[in-house]
Amino acid sequence: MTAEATPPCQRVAFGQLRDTLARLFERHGTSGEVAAILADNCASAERDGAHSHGVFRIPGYLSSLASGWVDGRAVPEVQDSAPGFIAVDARNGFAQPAYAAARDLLVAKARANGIALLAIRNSHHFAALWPDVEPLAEQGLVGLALVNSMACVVPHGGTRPLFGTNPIAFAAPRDGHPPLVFDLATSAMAHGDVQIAAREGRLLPPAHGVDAAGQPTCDPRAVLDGGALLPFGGHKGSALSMMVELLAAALTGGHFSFDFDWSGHPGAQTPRTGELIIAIDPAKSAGRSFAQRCNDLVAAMADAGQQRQPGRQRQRQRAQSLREGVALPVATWAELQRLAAA
Ligand SMILES: NC(=O)C1=CN([C@@H]2O[C@H](COP(=O)(O)OP(=O)(O)OC[C@H]3O[C@@H](n4cnc5c(N)ncnc54)[C@H](OP(=O)(O)O)[C@@H]3O)[C@@H](O)[C@H]2O)C=CC1
Ligand SMILES: O=C(O)C1=NCCCC1
Repeated sequence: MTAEATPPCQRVAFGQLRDTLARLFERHGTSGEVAAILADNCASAERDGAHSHGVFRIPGYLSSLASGWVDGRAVPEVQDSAPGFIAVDARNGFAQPAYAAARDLLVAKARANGIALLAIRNSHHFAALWPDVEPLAEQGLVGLALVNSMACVVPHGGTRPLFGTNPIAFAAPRDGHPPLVFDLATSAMAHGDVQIAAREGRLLPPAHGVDAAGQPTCDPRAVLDGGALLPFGGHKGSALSMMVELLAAALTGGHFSFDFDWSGHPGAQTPRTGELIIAIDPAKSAGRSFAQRCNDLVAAMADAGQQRQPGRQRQRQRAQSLREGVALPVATWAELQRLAAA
């Protein structure tokens, strides 16, 4: 396997990228409102260097829309179920507009009750998860989000794929600093990164995937063509992935990762599942400010030798992209502009 040379890149202003993506989504079957939300999400991922969920995902969004599998014009239905619980039916649309429709209510309930849950079902999440929690922490809340995807991960000790790559994102407010955020797939690698490795002709690290016969492989194409990923950390990641299935699907009323049939929609790539978002107001707790204690912990971690805190690299990349423009391969930017005009 020979790795491809890095293609020539150019810098594009964040606003220009976001506006182009909004036009692109609207031209390809979403409402203007949905287009604006997806464009902001996708451009933000690219801006922050989250390449597996930035513009790389555009062909998958468009083929899913064209296949009729996902409704780009869906209007979500928000149900104020209980003092601490909101249920949203995304009506077969994307998860982000469903979240946007209920976010203010989630924040209000978290502030009133100390904690609130937002359970989204019948939704398609094709993106990074940190954008769903980081804004909560910017408002002083602790945020936790879980989403399940499509069966491509073998449970620990199992023989066939069952779980999705099932990410968990967490954000906590800090005093005088950007929030502390992590966002990670519970698989050894995100499916998107396997696709990127295959495209770029790179091997996977050992113990990340198996081929169609269940044998360990480092060939990304073997993982994608009938093979599967492994959970990260053996039985531990597998248990977390199981928890994501339960909270993001069973609790919300969404589909499990193994439990939807997109075979009638060639080109469909967006998993039709569910998402759970939990917001906690730390101001309700007794004792010193939570945000200050978060600082204390980060300082102690640095003192113990951990120099890179989760989310720090992404925040650095964001600052550089906002200063200099978002770096995109020249051919990719030309293609996005073509699709936006098509
Ligand atoms: N919608 C969906 O169904 C799915 C979406 N995804 C998305 O894919 C994206 C990538 O996931 P994944 O590949 O697991 O993420 P990574 O393994 O790249 O990163 C996971 C987290 O660990 C942090 N981190 C990475 N390296 C270090 C280090 N050396 N020291 C300290 N912290 C570190 C990252 O911070 P930093 O960001 O600063 O690098 C990040 O918060 C996520 O945004 C996820 O939401 C994944 C699966 C399914
Ligand atoms: O990278 C992944 O893993 C996924 N991302 C978007 C949804 C499907 C799984």
